[in-house]
Amino acid sequence: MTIENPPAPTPDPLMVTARCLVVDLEGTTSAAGFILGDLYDYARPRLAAWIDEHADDAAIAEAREQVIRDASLPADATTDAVVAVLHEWMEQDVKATPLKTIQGQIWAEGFARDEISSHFFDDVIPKLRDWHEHGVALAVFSSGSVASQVPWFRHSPDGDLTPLITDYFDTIKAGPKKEAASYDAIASALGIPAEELVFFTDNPGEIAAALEAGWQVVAFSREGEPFFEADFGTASVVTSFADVEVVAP
Ligand SMILES: CSCCC(=O)C(=O)COP(=O)(O)O
Ligand SMILES: [Mg+2]
Repeated sequence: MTIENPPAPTPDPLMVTARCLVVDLEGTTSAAGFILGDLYDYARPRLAAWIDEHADDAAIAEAREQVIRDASLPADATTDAVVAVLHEWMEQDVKATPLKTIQGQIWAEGFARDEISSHFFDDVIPKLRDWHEHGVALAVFSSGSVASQVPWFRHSPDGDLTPLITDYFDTIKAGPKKEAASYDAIASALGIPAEELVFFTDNPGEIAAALEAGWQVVAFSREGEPFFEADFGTASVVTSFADVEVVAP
């Protein structure tokens, strides 16, 4: 007699009702190793020339000044000294806004030249397309600057995803990711009450801030990512976009 094992039951997905899904990138939609590897390797050798050649760009000038202030460098610090600080922050994956501004411009040019492209976990793009098709608005809140978020979505391995995205937020437009006020600012910009928004992220500090602002939150615990099996507090935890169903109210 042959005894066959019954197929393993498919776990029920986590159900979320929301008018808009806002996604974090690194560790949630995309691998930290790709960003800290391919993207950082692209930016690292280009920082000094970019800062010098774009000294008249207000965003770059302000970023340079902010590095000097944050790192307590002398006011007349050389570009090399500024770049040394940026390299240190990159080594430690410090999500400093001036670093993100400069990196973001370099990456935007790299995307435009087809010298870099983006990465998404296999479970992400099909679900984003499905939810968008079913009336859920999609937005982004990342430490990566908006200047880099847009080409990140435009140059995906599955083509241009920008038609799916309603709005993009970074730490300049919304504020720090670990402060509730930033989520209030995003809700107000989107014109959607907090309880009708859901944030997908892997970072416990961001989870706490979004919950404090009254948002729904789904925590991502992806194997191999920096916050795998971290303490996500009271948030529902999943390992993949395939474990969640987002429906518009
Ligand atoms: C737009 S690609 C670069 C993303 C980036 O620089 C980054 O630091 C992502 O951090 P996140 O806030 O999305 O975890
Ligand atoms: Mg993240």
